This record gives sequence, structure tokens and C-alpha cells, in this order.
Amino acid sequence: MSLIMEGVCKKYRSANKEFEILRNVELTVNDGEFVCILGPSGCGKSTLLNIIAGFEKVTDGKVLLDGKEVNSPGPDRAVVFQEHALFPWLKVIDNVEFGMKIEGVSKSERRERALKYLDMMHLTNFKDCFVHELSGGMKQRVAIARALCLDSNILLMDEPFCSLDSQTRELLQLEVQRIWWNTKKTIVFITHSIEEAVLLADRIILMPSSIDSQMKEFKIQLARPRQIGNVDVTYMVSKIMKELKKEVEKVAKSEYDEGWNLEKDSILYNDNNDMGIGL
Ligand SMILES: Nc1ncnc2c1ncn2[C@@H]1O[C@H](COP(=O)(O)OP(=O)(O)OP(=O)(O)O)[C@@H](O)[C@H]1O
Repeated sequence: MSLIMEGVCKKYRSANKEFEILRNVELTVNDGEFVCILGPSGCGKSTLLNIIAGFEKVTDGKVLLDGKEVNSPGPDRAVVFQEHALFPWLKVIDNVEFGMKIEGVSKSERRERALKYLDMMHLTNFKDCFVHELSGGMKQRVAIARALCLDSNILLMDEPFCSLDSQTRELLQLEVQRIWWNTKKTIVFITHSIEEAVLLADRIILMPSSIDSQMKEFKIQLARPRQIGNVDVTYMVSKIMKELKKEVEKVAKSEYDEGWNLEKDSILYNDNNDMGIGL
């Protein structure tokens, strides 16, 4: 399923003030493509994803899924959030079945699909547990299984691994690559981690700090599965890091003062800062 954003603008109004978050966003995600979205904090990544999900309305422009305009949430899009958002009073399997129940999927089919995706996420032995009995990584795997069960064509993921430790994160990055490989779903994935984006994406979109600037795009044409530390991965990470640093610096300048400079003012870049021989 292809996704097209045409001239998308988003403004929020609060206390009689208007805040322009997105201006004339043009974005195409092809059928089966894995796109990661990077950008400095507050640049509008979640807003963009929420618009695609149908949780937020555009102020101007439109979002098309296979040519059909998106105005509200729908079964063609499943979302995985930063926090797992599971129901603590339901068992794992009931959490996974919940979305399908809302959609009116029959009981037997619900169970069949839930077991299939719990198996895919290596959670079969935990299907009868309650949420508090699971680790953070397991909870997020349940959330992914719940999203996959909906059999949507597009999977929208908003920093799904940001609250996990690095080992669990690496495991889930592998799982997501495997799922994408097996299901060929179109995935839009927001992250703050350049490494994560380079490991996962076919294409990375770097959102600018200012709505006056254009988005930048990086094609990641590396063989999979990709590994952190691989020379080509490291090269792409440093290339994108340079661009992201510029955007982060712009945000810092606007939040601190115009004279602020990453190289000059950051303790790690300043030769005059004696941090001791232990560092
Ligand atoms: N409902 C809302 N009403 C008013 N302003 C909002 C609303 N939602 C988001 N914003 C503002 O829009 C801007 C973009 O927010 P958004 O969460 O999309 O950014 P982000 O790039 O995802 O940030 P982060 O990386 O920190 O999660 C922020 O300045 C935020 O305060």
C-alpha cells in the first residue's frame, strides 16, 4: 500500500496563539518500503505519524493511501507507540486479541491470528500472563504482536524501542527486520537513533528543525541483515549524523542564544575543560 502526503500543513492553536508545526510536507512511501523518520526533538515527527494514522487532522493538504484520502483512523494502518499501552487487567492473549475484537473479527480467527503473532514474537509461553509479569521488552513485543494481528497494510511505529535497554532494543530491531522481510508491510518508523534508522530503513527522512527548511532524504542501499559496526553502516551513520547535528544546533541556538555553538560550548569539545585523567 503506497502512502502520499501532498502539501501537508499542520497548525495548533492554543491560548489564542497559532503554532505552525508542518508546512507543505511532500512525502511518498512506496508499497513495502521501510522508511525511518529522524529529526531534532519537537520538529513534528509524532505529529506527522499521527496525521498518517488519522489521529490528527491536517490544517491543509492531504494524505492518500492507495489514492484514497485519509481523514480518520482505519484498519489499513496499525500503530505501535513509545509506551506499550497494554491493558493491565487483561492477559497477554486478550490484549493481543483486543483490536481484532473491536474490528469484529470472529472468535476463532482472533485466537488463530493472536497465537500466530505471539509465536512470531516468541511469546507463546507467556500468553496467559498478565502485563505486570512481563519485562519491558516483552511488553513491547506484545504491543507489536497486537499491531501485526490487525493485518493492516501499513505499520506506523513511533519510537517503539526508546524506553528499552540496548540489548533488548537490538533484539527487537532484528525482530522488526524479520517481520518486515516476512510480511513485506509498508513501515513508517520514527526514531531518535541514527544507528537504528540505518539498520532498519530503505530510506531515511531527516526532518528539519525549522519549517522553512526542506526535509532531506538518504537512501540506505546496504545488504541485510545489517550490523552495528559494519563499515558501510558506520559510514552512513556518520554522514547522517553531520546533517542531524546541524539541525540540533539550530534548535539549541534558538532555545539558548544565537552565540551558542556545539563545538565551542559543549564540554566534550572544549580543550580548556580538564576532566581529569580518569575520563
Ligand atoms: N496537541 C497539541 N497542541 C499544541 N501543540 C502541540 C500538540 N501536539 C504537539 N504539539 C507541539 O508540536 C511540536 C511538535 O511535536 P511532536 O511531538 O510532533 O514533535 P517530535 O518531533 O515528535 O518531538 P520528540 O522527538 O521530542 O518526540 C512541539 O512543539 C509540540 O509542543
